Amino acid sequence: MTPAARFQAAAEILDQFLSGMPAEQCLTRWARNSRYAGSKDRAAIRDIVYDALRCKRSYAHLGGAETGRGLVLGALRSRGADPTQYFTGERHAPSALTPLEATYTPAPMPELVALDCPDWLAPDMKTSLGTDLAPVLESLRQRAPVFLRVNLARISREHAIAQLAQDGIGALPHLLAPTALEVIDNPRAIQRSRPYLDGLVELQDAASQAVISELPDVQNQTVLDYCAGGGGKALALAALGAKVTAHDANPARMQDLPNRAARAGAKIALSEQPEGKFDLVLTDVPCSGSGSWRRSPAGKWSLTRNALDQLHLAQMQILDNARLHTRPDGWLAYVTCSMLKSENQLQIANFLDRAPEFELVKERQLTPLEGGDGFYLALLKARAA
Ligand SMILES: C[S@@+](CC[C@H](N)C(=O)[O-])C[C@H]1O[C@@H](n2cnc3c(N)ncnc32)[C@H](O)[C@@H]1O
Repeated sequence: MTPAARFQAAAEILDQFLSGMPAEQCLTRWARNSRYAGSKDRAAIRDIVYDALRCKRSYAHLGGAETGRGLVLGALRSRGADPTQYFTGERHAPSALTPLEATYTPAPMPELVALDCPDWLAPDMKTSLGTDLAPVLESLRQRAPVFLRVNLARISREHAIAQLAQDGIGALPHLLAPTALEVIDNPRAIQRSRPYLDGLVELQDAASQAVISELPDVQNQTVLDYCAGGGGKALALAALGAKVTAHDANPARMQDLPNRAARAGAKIALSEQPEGKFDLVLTDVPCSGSGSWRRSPAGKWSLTRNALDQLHLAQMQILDNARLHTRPDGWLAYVTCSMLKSENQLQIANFLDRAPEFELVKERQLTPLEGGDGFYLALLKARAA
């Protein structure tokens, strides 16, 4: 496909997204109907689509319309490219610019438009991020790095780097966690590489790994991963020697976990109704996802005040349930991939009022300025009986 044809395909996919279809579904459906597109085309189109989702507001401003065509036009203008080189009207390319499009001069961009922040969310983000607001919002407009977690139960970081190199993948240690590698070359080859297939490395954000590395020693400890989802953190805990029980309100979310655990050589019990008390309960709660909007940018635009209020309630209830599963003198770890105080520090302050038997031992807020996603950890200790 020509570069212009890729932009046209991205515009069509974005139109479908704007009419309400999830981004991944739009991409999959397009790929299924476009067998002529090679893997490089599909990857390039995915990048154009995801860049436009991260920067939807500013691109719509520059392109003059919140449509697929407006967004790709805005994308070209934002990178200083000449749109007439792509909007040629030739076969498979976008049709030539209309006189209105060609002469359109965008008004000066308000700050929140330039930073691709929804207006309603700006006060909460400002309260939460203070002087980091603009740099963090700017970071959310960029692609996220690709990180791997090295399964230290089976291989060292150095050997993992050497084995990845044999499969043409470049990776370097990352400061955020002792298990973390940042992939600097050929990330698309990871899932076919030997170290990945052999369970020596897993895809996992570095901040997500950092959160695990902040927990107390879990070797031989019983751990309940109360919101296990796909099991990224459950696997990381099992690699550290924990006896992990994984639970999720939606057990279907855990369907890949047995295979992932088998690949990693880990044992993880799944439980639809966990019983009893554990040395550590991890609650990696559902949240706004504001820390991971580089990877899942649609969430930035779909979040509403009402949805955020619902999340606050769910987080509160999960903490109250997790409290019942934490043994005296045990640990409760509350984690979000959010940077909003209302989901993090405030949620924990309210919990401590309801649950005076806990004390806050450690709190950490990470943002993309440290390299990984935005994550929050509160580590609470239950009083001995
Ligand atoms: C942030 S995701 C978990 C990600 C996962 N821990 C990982 O590292 O890959 C949050 C999970 O919480 C689950 N969840 C939502 N409400 C819940 C509840 N009330 N109790 C338990 N799990 C819940 C969701 O189904 C979702 O899988």
